[in-house]
Amino acid sequence: MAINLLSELRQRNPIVLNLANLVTIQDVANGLNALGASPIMSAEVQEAEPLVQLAGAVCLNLGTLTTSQVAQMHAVGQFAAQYQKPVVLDPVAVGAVTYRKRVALELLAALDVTVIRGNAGEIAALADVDWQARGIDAGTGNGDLVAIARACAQRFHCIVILSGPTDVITDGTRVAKVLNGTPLFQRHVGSGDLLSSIVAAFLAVSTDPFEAAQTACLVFAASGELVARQLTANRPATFGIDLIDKLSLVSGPELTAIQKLE
Ligand SMILES: Nc1ncnc2c1ncn2[C@@H]1O[C@H](COP(=O)(O)OP(=O)(O)O)[C@@H](O)[C@H]1O
Ligand SMILES: Cc1ncsc1CCOP(=O)(O)O
Ligand SMILES: [Mg+2]
Repeated sequence: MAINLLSELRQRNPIVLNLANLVTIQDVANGLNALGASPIMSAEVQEAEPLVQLAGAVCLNLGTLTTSQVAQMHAVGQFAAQYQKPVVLDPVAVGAVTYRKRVALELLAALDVTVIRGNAGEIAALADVDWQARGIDAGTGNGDLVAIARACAQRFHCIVILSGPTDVITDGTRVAKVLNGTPLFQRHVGSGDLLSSIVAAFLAVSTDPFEAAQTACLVFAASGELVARQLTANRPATFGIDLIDKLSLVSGPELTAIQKLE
């Protein structure tokens, strides 16, 4: 775990190219900006090449996909391989909608994805493990989350983050866990989307994608935990706002003091 990656990120202010969903696009932009990265969103395939050249990393989010956005994702992913830029895939609701799973599998077959970040329902679907996914949420299942994440990483030859009460990070062999967090993340739409783009931001400033993925999970989950400790009641909207502020204020020592890692 490299907490000094956070200061590296803030110093270098990496540009993160996001093919975002329509629901949480502004929260993702503000969250990245607050943390110390520089977000850019795009919905135009014609500008794929210059944007990838400009960016330190790319995040592809399947949340509100359209046929033209999927074509843009293929183009951006191919340029990312050409210019050696890391790619994060957020497979929103692939466990609930067969069409989305097909799109995700086609992207994974065609592109060099560095990290897949999804909840248990999404990662189980990609690993072909039986699971009762529910829309954008993780749903329910009784499989072993480490085994599911590992199977997904081995199948697609990439790093997998299976997020939830415990975040499991694996490259198919190594496994790390971040136990920080708060149930308020689940009450606020867009938590996963922002985490995926923050993973891209850390990939942009690191030569070790496993360490970048682990650090992103800690910074995000622990920031949320620190915010929740200050809230007097269950306030999902206030949590979302305060989380963005906390991403800009949180320090390395603060994170080290509360980190729960395995
Ligand atoms: N019940 C929970 N307790 C603590 N942290 C959680 C919980 N559920 C989700 N998180 C945190 O929320 C963030 C987003 O993950 P998740 O909710 O799994 O994504 P998504 O929004 O895509 O379903 C992660 O940092 C994860 O650690
Ligand atoms: C509600 C909704 N519908 C399509 S995408 C989306 C947001 C998903 O956000 P997250 O998975 O980060 O909670
Ligand atoms: Mg999600």
